[in-house]
Amino acid sequence: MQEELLAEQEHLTRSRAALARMLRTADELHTTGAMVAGDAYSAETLGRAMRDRMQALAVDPSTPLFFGRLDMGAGAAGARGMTESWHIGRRHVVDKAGGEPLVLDWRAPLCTAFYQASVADPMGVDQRRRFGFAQGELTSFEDEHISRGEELGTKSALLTAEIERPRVGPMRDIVATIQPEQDVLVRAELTESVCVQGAPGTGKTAVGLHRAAYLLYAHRERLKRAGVLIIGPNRAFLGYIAAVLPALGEVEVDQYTIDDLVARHPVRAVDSPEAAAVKHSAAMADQLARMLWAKVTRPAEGLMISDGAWRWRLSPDDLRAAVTEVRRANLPYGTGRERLRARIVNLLLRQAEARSGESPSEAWQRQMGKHSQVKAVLDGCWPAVTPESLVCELLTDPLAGFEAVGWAKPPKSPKSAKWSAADLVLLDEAAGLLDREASYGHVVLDEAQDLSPMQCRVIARRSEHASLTVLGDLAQGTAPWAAADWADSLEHLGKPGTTVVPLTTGFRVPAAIIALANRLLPALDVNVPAGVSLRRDGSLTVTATRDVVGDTVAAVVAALEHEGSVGVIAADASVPGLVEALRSAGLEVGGPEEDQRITVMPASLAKGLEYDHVIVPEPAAIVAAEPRGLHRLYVVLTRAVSRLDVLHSQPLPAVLSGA
Ligand SMILES: Nc1ncnc2c1ncn2[C@@H]1O[C@H](COP(=O)(O)OP(=O)(O)OP(=O)(O)O)[C@@H](O)[C@H]1O
Repeated sequence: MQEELLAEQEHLTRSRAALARMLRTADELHTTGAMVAGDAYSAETLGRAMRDRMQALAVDPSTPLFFGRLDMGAGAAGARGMTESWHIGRRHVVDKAGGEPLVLDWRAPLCTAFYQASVADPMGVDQRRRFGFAQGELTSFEDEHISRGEELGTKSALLTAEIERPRVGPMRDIVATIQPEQDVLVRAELTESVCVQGAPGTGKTAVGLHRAAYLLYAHRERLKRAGVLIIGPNRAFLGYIAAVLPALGEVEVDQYTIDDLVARHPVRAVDSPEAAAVKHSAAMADQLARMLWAKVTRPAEGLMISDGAWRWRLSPDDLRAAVTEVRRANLPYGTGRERLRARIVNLLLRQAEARSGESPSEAWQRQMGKHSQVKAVLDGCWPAVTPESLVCELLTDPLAGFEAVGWAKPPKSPKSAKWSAADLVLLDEAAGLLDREASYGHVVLDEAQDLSPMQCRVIARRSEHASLTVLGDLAQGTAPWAAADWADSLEHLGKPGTTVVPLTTGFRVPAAIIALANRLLPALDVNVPAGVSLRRDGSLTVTATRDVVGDTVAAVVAALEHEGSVGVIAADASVPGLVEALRSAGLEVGGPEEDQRITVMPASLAKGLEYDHVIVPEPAAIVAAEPRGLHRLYVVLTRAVSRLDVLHSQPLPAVLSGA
């Protein structure tokens, strides 16, 4: 054993030295790029490529360079009496160019077996080895002789240690311990869209991020061009997950919220809940489309136009035929208008050719295209529209019946309109009717249960030629328009019929805590299986008190005795009071986007996050704060990794207390 451990440590040392060499080479090429390249353009391209390569190679020295080893004895190699052994890690590491790899990138096809081989299906694996590390040093290993019928599964001590490791700071990657059912999702084909319904802490976010990294590896060229987009619920969440992809060597992925995608104007108005509900409903898409396309009319008159030398005429029939033809091409409205302009110029051109036998110059064609008479025809039968003008028109149209939800005082012009968050989604819809959005190559959509039909369409427009990874939990739906089942959402996302795959094993929340949260499920009105937990550790306290704030401070002080992060998650309105009380007690406290050991988090922003120790003061206030308050409480209670303290002066919600 000791000898084997020494040999593995030596392999680690060699691999580290080789990676350092690879980095040095990339660095030299980066700095000499300007000298060796023939021109400024290639110098820059080469420099950029090398800089990307360096970023992709850079590893956190405290993370192990490899975490597993596969000995492949069965199958073809076994038949030849050979055993091949591969170390598996976060980066491909080679001794010298073209040499044998010292470490295989976990995404390489061969590594699938590391994650998925089992006694039932050994996939050619003789032995799987996992490594244990302490402070970046290799200290232990754990073997499964798959070919001899040994399989640890979730009983692996190293897996247990990894999932029970106290959390601090931002989210970490899980490459070393991806589970078989997760790996199947991670490595699904690029053409395949998937929807994952998973209880809290089952690794949905982790799966989505690793899938993005996997696809970028397997389809580098295609996805580099089209891009990969990750959508998260809010900035605090995006900050929390931001480091995962760079740790896996992927630095070029767009990570946004839906609000970021539609932010063509600042939000300067707030809708009533009723107005927001109407504006987020799918019917708005039809209304906008109908209103827009009703503007295209059949011209009643012909066109007479002079180019200074000659006069040209198009009959009403000519124009009507042109409009009909362009309309049939099913183009976006704005593109259609330009196509009609080109069509009219082309008809004029043909007349000119017939008269003189020569084709008029390009300048002539441009002049005709801009001619006031041509513009007048276009404005008459295919008028210019902006997203702002269209949405304004709809919201102020007396026939559309938006008086109750539109502006109390209509804006003087689309330019002076004050837009609400829901209006921005409508503007994006309108913009999509006018021009086509560029499509990403793959989109990962996290917390998808909260998207309205109109928000789903924002994503659909950006994933026309992409596959989707849709992640969510219907039980955690807190938006007024939260999905009740996945079929509708998938339809609005433009991927109807996508398979919904469940994930049920929880890696975050200990069993005792998930049992408390599960009591809420019957009241949440969704059809999802109860969460189960891999974790038997952890602790839960529920305490009635008269002094919730004082006891919260005491609970935070007690929590600091343990390792890991502390999150106080409370009704949004109680946050300032709690921050003040904690600061008066001399504690350093951070807010949602800060990286402090103690965070006071408004319940409305806690989604997707986790803390080692969670303290929830006054659950009743969280429930009372919004119509879907019980769903919010379900989210809040499931943020705990190791310990949860619930403190209350008001009665707990009946379903929780079992009353
Ligand atoms: N295979 C795994 N090995 C180790 N840790 C894992 C594994 N899968 C998930 N985890 C850990 O479990 C925790 C929860 O994962 P994640 O946030 O991806 O879950 P989620 O399903 O998105 O949860 P939620 O619905 O609550 O947002 C994270 O700390 C993650 O690192």
